[in-house]
Amino acid sequence: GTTGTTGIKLAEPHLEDVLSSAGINVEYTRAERNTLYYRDQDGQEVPVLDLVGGFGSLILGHNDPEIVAHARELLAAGTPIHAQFSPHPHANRVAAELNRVIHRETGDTEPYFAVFANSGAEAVEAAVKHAELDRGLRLAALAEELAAHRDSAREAVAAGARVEAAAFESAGTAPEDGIEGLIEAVERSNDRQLARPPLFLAPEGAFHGKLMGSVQLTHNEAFRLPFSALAAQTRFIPVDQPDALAKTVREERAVILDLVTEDGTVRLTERPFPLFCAFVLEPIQGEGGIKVIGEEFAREVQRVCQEIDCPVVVDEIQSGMGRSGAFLASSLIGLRADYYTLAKSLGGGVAKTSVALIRQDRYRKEFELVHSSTFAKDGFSSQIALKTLQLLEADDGRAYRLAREKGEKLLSVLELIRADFPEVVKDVRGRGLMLGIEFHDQAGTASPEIRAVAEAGFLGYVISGHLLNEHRIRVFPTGSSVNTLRMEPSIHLDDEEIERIRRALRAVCEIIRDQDGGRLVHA
Ligand SMILES: Cc1ncc(COP(=O)(O)O)c(C/N=C/c2cc(O)cc(-c3ccccn3)n2)c1O
Repeated sequence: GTTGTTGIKLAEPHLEDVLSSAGINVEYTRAERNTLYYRDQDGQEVPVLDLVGGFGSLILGHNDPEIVAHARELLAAGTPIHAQFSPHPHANRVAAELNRVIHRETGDTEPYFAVFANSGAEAVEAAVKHAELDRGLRLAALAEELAAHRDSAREAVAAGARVEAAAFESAGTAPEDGIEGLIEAVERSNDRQLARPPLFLAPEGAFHGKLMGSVQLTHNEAFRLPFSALAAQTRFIPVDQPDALAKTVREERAVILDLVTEDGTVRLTERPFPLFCAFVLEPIQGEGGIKVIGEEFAREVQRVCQEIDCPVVVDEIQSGMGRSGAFLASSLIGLRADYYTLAKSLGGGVAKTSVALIRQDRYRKEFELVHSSTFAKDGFSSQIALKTLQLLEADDGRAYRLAREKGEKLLSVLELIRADFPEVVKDVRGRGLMLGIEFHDQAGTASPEIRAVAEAGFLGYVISGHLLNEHRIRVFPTGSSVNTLRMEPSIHLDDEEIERIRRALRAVCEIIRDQDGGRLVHA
């Protein structure tokens, strides 16, 4: 018979098995606001409270009625969706609106140029590619300047200038080799330095996507290590050690030799050169386990990166678009960005779009001629993004107030649960509607079932399965902090839903405190 593909699953079947084993593999048939629906065996719709929120894509909730209506109008009107190499008025309006909001929140006035893409990782790739183009152009200018200095030194010596003895020593040549020997040694040393591949900097726990370049900025070793040979490497900086960043920069000693001629004397000096392509960080780490970056760390990043002329890429793909209670989470900690990346909720929960915003003083217009993507800034996504921004900005930023107020309400519920179950709940963290509740590792529990899943790193998923099956609440652990459940509901979260979350979490905490594994590990 034919060996056709009928009957076998071909879209990531293994992942489906993993999700099924945790009892979280439910097929949803309808979605609106904070609710996903599936049909039970009698075909009845069952509502599920969705706290995954598209991993941050649904600040306005599932299928926001105004976004859906706008999408319908655009399609009914025959909007040109793919009209590449045309003026793209809608993308320009999105860029202008983003600039207006950023300037309002940061008090800054410098323009940011927009490079649109289609996913978060793609916006990170675009930002990093631009930073590398910029680094290359700065390196070329520096190399030219040094070559001119070497020529001047050669001419000066021919006209009688003397070379400082220390110059020969530090270049590793002898005075009898003369200026030519010295120049040759300096060129050799500089060529070695200039040939070093760029390095990136990011905090430990970073998540910036899973594409070839961006995955090297993602700290999780399972995601990153198999692909390390494909792209430039990152030095991951511990967030709780104040001088760790300065120490890492010192360790890499990115200096280049410059022959300076002054008052008839040729000296050798060391000049810093831009080995570090960019420092990339999330103001609130998502994948890393909902970790809010502190102002102290942000200031240190700003200080050191200023010193070594390394641009700061602020990745607001998950923390941005109002989720933190402000449009940008970074504006709450005074973190100034050379680049921003935005995605997820920029598409209003209906379209796919993302953007890298590049500060004017860093912007290289050459980039526009060497980077593009077929679907980027398409007519549909751009107009949906515009509508999304209008809804977020309406009523003087009511959406941000809702995110802040509802986030504070939910966080205080989580805090009370932690206070009542200190042996079960380790920590609650986050800002606005980007919250996480971290459970203690239960490897030491008396319950064999709970101990087994805890040791397998599966406790977060088993708790998720229990919350779904027993309480109809959908929530997942963060990828790199498997005992932390991340909660990212929309601004429509209401008191009844918060009460449901409170009751469900208390019930789960009682089961874990009572070490009643049979009730937790869903049959
Ligand atoms: C800060 C930041 N920067 C770039 C990206 C990459 O965006 P794309 O996923 O759109 O490429 C993300 C996207 N986040 C993805 C994500 C975030 C998260 O918290 C969980 C999961 C996830 C996905 C599948 C299974 C389990 N977890 N995925 C992000 O959070």
